[in-house]
Amino acid sequence: MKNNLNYLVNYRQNSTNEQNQKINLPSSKSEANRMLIIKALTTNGSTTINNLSSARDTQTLSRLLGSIDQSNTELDVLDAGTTMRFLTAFLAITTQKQIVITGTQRMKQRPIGILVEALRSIGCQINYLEKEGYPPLSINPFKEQTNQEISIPGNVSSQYISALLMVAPLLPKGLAINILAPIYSQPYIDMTIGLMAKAGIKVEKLGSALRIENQEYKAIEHTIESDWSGASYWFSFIALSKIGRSIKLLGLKEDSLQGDQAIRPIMQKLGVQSTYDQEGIILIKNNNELPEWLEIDFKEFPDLAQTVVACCAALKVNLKMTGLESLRIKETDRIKALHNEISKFNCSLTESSKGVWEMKAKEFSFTELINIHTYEDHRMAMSFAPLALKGPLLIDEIDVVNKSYPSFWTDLKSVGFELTEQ
Ligand SMILES: O=C(O)C1=C[C@@H](OP(=O)(O)O)[C@@H](O)[C@H](O)C1
Ligand SMILES: C=C(OP(=O)(O)O)C(=O)O
Repeated sequence: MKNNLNYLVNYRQNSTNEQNQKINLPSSKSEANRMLIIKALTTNGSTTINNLSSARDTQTLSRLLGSIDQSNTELDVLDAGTTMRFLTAFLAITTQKQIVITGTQRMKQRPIGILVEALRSIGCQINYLEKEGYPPLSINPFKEQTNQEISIPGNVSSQYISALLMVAPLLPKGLAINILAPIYSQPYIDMTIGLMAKAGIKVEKLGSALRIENQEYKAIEHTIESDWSGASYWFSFIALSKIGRSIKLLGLKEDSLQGDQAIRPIMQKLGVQSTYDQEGIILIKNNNELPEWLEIDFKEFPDLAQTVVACCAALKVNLKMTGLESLRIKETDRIKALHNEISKFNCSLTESSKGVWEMKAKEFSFTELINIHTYEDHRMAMSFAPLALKGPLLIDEIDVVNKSYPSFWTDLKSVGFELTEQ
């Protein structure tokens, strides 16, 4: 998946037509990938998904689900975490034949042992093909449910829990999932429960445990909302723009299922005022004074960390952060990647005490062309791109954005950035 195409990114200071600009965001890959699994698990009638994401992660899951009934016995999820975790649970319960699930080199370093252990304890037949605890996996047909109650740590990846939740209604004896605190990425678990509820599935909450009886998904029609994680780059763009600059992001809703809507109150502190209308949300840069320091716990919205770090660096706002643990096991080690890239702007990122990270940004400087490495991580490219408002950037491997936001560069051009292939 590596490509060598880079972009020199510049901002045209005198861009005309800055008013009434609208961004047609991609739809959420998180919502889409849940709905694809729910649709595949619905036997009575056909579920309709509108506004399916063009993100590679979603296109990959859609293609792989469509290929299972054919002679395909190896599924390659590429670098899509949800696709890997959701498909593993889906196949472990539904496959009629032995099937292998694999991914990129990085995917083979992203842990899956907790999910595999949980599935095995229910009765699923799963083997590791390379390293214990990591993809690729070989999955055999499910025979008999051996357990109806499991405990699972909540602090590694919520995707394991979402994966188990979605297949639980198919288990003959149902399933009780006891999630051990602390729970990270809780809004993603709530999104799963919310979408299952829409498809007629009842998930009972008993303290920290979730109980799902054997039930049938009902066919529904669902329209996927625009992606709040993708929206975060536009909040950052406005935060770094001159006072009065505005933009409208289409398709975002106030009653969203996505936890990354947390970008709104965070960016409000960074001078971005936002209001909803019928079409989406309008962002405008105000002249509020910026804080010296911001303290943020990213436990519930880890995908916003890169956006906020890059933006605060350029605004010279220091950050004190917690809840970053899961960043180590995402598309890249995001803490390391952020540390490397903000150092280029004379900012620093250090762990001041266990689990507490401080970014010092007062010495931010941007005096010459800066080359941003992207580490095969879409969010590294998109988080740093708005900093081109401050000076020219050379951003590596521009195709990384395809994972979640294929039209990102086209959208960036539409608001006045100049992109030159290098
Ligand atoms: O369930 C989901 O759709 C996701 C959950 C989060 O992962 P973790 O639960 O591993 O933090 C998030 O980072 C990822 O981009 C999408
Ligand atoms: C972490 C991410 O995705 P995933 O875990 O699904 O690969 C992401 O999109 O930032």
